[in-house]
Amino acid sequence: MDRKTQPPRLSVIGLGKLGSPMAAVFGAKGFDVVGIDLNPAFVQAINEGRAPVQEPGLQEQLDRARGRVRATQDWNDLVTSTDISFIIVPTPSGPDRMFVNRFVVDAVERIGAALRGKPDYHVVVVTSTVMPGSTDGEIRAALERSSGRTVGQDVGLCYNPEFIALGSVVRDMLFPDMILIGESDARAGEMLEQVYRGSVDSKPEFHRMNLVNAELCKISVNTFVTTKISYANMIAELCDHLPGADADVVTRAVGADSRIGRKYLKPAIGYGGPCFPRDNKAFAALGRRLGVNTALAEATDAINEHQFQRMIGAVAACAEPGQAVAVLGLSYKPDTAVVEESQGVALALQLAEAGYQVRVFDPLAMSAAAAILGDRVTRSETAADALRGVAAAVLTTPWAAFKEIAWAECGAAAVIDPWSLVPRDAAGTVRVVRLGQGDWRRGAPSLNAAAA
Ligand SMILES: NC(=O)C1=CN([C@@H]2O[C@H](COP(=O)(O)OP(=O)(O)OC[C@H]3O[C@@H](n4cnc5c(N)ncnc54)[C@H](O)[C@@H]3O)[C@@H](O)[C@H]2O)C=CC1
Ligand SMILES: O=C(O)[C@H]1O[C@H](OP(=O)(O)OP(=O)(O)OC[C@H]2O[C@@H](n3ccc(=O)[nH]c3=O)[C@H](O)[C@@H]2O)[C@H](O)[C@@H](O)[C@@H]1O
Repeated sequence: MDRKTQPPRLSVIGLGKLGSPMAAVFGAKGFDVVGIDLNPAFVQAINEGRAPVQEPGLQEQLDRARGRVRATQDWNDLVTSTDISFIIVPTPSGPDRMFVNRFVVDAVERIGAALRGKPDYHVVVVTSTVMPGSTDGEIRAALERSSGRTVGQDVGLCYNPEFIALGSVVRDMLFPDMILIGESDARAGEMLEQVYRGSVDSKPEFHRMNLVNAELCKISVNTFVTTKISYANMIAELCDHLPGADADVVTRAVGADSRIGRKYLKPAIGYGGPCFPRDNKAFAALGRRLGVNTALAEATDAINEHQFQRMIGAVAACAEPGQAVAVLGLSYKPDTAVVEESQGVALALQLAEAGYQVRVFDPLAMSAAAAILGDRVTRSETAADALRGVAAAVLTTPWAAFKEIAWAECGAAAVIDPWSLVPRDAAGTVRVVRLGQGDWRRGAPSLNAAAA
């Protein structure tokens, strides 16, 4: 049968936290997928039908995709046996805080070299987060140089970021609000649109545009969303100083205005993780390079970093150096073992440095955190072990399991609860410090009793 009448065959370059779920979801939806990764263990895992990374729902998607997803370490095999190649390799932040394209360019050059042995049209898709100007700049140049082809004629080039969050990658891929496609030419964009029409379960808006607009859109979504989080945290700190104030009550009402919306307006300890903390820094760096005032991005970032001091201040209000304290939650958010830019890990380190005896616990991220924390803290087997007899405990990550702890009998003198996990009637005599609620700084009686 003529290949033109069949669904395009897809390749995924980089089988990490985003790439392996993407390969699995496309495969589960009936596309033939070939993956590649520099890490042979990831290639082997895919070929054995095992998830290379931890992500809810990934294994189920791989099981469903059985027979349609394979991996290779041979770039010629990858390129000649597929029609569209998605590049999902890391784009780390450089010394100037902007994202570095080194790994993307490396992948593009390998694809380009392999394209010299393939006569057919091929589409190269950059999914990694890149700085505005990258795809039509150094990435396009690398593709044309290595393949000997002209972008927009015999090879297509797209920028197509994902808006997935770790822990819900599979769900976010199946039910996106929007599919963003930056395209070198309509043929490439159309092929990509058809792939998504066949792989999503929602009815997303398709936004097709040129490459630079799509690049700016991706980073703008992230910086705007983080601005909402910092705004909520700014309100929460005001509430710390206003007796009777409750940031959750205020932000819920503020978010009811449909111009604002409730999502990503939860005040707590600021955003962490591999993605958000670097986006405003990159955005501001771009502004500086272009001579544009991006003070909003800088303020969002500064307020986010300030949340850490707020948390340290809460610990200092409850416990003295030398006393035992517990940090519950080491992953930057629940349902993941990722500890990059994790406030729990940073807090444990800082408290140990300040002379506290620190105990830590996390349901999933203990081994990832251990690599950073070493022997400066005590790693507890359970949350109950960590809590017993401490002067203060901080609930840094809102794991659902922490809500089930028998708080009244936990043996901690105080619990700092930025995510409001401790049920109001369950604390007994344990002092609960709810960040963003009343004037806890002055020991005002808002801690356990205050009603919303
Ligand atoms: N993880 C996330 O939640 C999201 C990530 N992104 C972006 O996606 C990109 C990838 O992120 P992650 O999947 O989290 O990274 P990751 O580090 O989990 O995975 C990247 C994979 O690429 C492989 N790799 C590196 N260079 C390669 C090359 N030249 N050829 C083949 N494989 C190569 C690595 O071995 C690794 O397995 C980054 O630009 C990130 O900003 C965007 C949205 C969400
Ligand atoms: O560009 C990226 O790489 C991704 O970055 C984020 O995804 P992620 O960092 O995995 O996780 P989120 O669930 O968005 O949480 C990020 C941080 O914000 C914090 N947060 C989130 C929401 C909120 O209301 N308040 C708040 O403090 C979380 O606790 C966490 O520390 C975005 O949500 C994704 O859309 C985007 O694709």
